[in-house]
Amino acid sequence: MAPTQGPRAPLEFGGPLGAAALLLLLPATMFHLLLAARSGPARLLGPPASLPGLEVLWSPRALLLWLAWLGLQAALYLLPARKVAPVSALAPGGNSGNPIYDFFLGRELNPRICFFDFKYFCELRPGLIGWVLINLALLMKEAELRGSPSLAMWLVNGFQLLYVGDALWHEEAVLTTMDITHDGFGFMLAFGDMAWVPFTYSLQAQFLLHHPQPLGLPMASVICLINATGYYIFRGANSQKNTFRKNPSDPRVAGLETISTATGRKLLVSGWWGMVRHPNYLGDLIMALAWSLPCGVSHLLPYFYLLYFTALLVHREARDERQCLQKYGLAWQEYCRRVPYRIMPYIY
Ligand SMILES: NC(=O)C1=CN([C@@H]2O[C@H](COP(=O)(O)OP(=O)(O)OC[C@H]3O[C@@H](n4cnc5c(N)ncnc54)[C@H](OP(=O)(O)O)[C@@H]3O)[C@@H](O)[C@H]2O)C=CC1
Ligand SMILES: CC(C)CCC[C@@H](C)[C@H]1CC=C2C3=C(CC[C@@]21C)[C@@]1(C)CC[C@H](O)C(C)(C)[C@@H]1CC3
Repeated sequence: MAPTQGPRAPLEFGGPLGAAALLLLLPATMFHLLLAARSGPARLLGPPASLPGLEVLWSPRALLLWLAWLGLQAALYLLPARKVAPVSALAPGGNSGNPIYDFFLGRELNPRICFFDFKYFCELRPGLIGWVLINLALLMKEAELRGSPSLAMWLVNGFQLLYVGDALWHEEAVLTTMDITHDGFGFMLAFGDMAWVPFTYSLQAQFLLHHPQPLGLPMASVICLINATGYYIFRGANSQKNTFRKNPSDPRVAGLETISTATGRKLLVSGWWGMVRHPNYLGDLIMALAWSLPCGVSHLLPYFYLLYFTALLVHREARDERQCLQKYGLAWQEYCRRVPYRIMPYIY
C-alpha cells in the first residue's frame, strides 16, 4: 500500500536522534522507577538502584502469566462487542525512511490480522486493565502485611479504577485520539501501552506498599474533591466534543457557539472548549495531582506521574496544534485568537 505522505512529513520527537535516545531512556526510566519505589530512600533523582540478579529479572512463571493475560484479553477482544477502527494505511509520521525513527513511531497506522487490530487492542485492554490489576495486587499485599489496606492505598486504587473504568466505558472515543488516527503502532505505543502504563502508572500504589503514609479523613476528603473536580472537567470536555462531532444538532451542544472551517467541520468556541483549547488535558492533570497527594509530600517519586504527564501533554498539545493548523488554517488561527490559553486559563 502506498504511503499516505512522502518522506517529507515533519519529524517529531527530536528526529532519529531523539527517537534513538527515547528507545534507550524509556525502558531505563521504567526500571529505575520500579527499583526506586521499593528502595528505602525512594529517591526519584537519586543514583540508579543496582539491578537485581538475572535470576530475579527472569521468571518463566511471570512470562507465562503475562502470555496467559494477553491470551485472555485477545479472546475477550474477539467477542463481537466493540467498535471497529479506521481502515489500514501507513502512518503519516512513521515513514521518514530512517529505520530508527520509523521503528519508534511505527510505519503502519493500524496493523491488523483479519479484523484483529493490534493498536486498538493494545491501547485500551491488556495494559490499562493490567494497571488496575497491579494496583489491586498491591492493595491485597498491603492488607496481608499490615492487616488492612491504608486509606491512601484505597484512594489511589479508587481514583485509578474510575479512570480506567471511564476509558473502557467510553471505548469508542479512543478511535478519534491522535494515537489511533495519526501515530503508527511502533515502539512508542507498543511499549507505552504494554509496559509503561501498567508499571509506571501504578507507581503511587507501589510506593505506598513500601512507604506507608498516614492520611486523615479531612485531607482525604480534600483529595477526593480535587479528583472529582478533575474528573468533572475531563469527562465534561471529552463528552462535549464527542457529542458535537457525532451530531452537532444534539440538544446538549446545539446552543454552543462555533467557528466554521473550510473542511465543512466546525470548531466549538464556547462551553468547555471556549475556556481553554485543551480543557480535557486540564482535567486529566488535576486528577494526576489527586493521585499523588495521598502519598504525602515527603518524597518526589510518587509525583513522577504528574511531572511526566505535564511534559507529555504540553508536547502533545503542541503536536495537535500543528495538525489542526494544517487541517483548519485560518479558522484555527481565529480559534486561537478567541481562546488564547492552551491548557490552564491565564497561565498557559
Ligand atoms: N493518561 C494518559 O496517559 C493520557 C491521556 N490522554 C487523554 O486522552 C484524551 C484525548 O486526547 P487527545 O487525543 O490528545 O486529544 P483531544 O481529545 O483533545 O482531541 C484533539 C482534537 O479535537 C478536535 N478539536 C480541537 N479543538 C476543538 C474544538 N474547539 N471544537 C471541536 N473539536 C476540536 C481536533 O480534531 P478534529 O477537528 O479532527 O475532530 C483535535 O485534533 C484527553 O482527555 C487526554 O487528557 C492523552 C494522552 C495520554
Ligand atoms: C512511553 C512514552 C513516554 C509515551 C507513551 C504514551 C502512551 C503511554 C499514552 C499515549 C496516549 C495514551 C492514552 C491513554 C493511555 C496512555 C497512552 C497510551 C488512554 C487510553 C488513558 C485512558 C483515557 O481515558 C484515554 C482518553 C482513553 C487515553 C487515550 C490516550
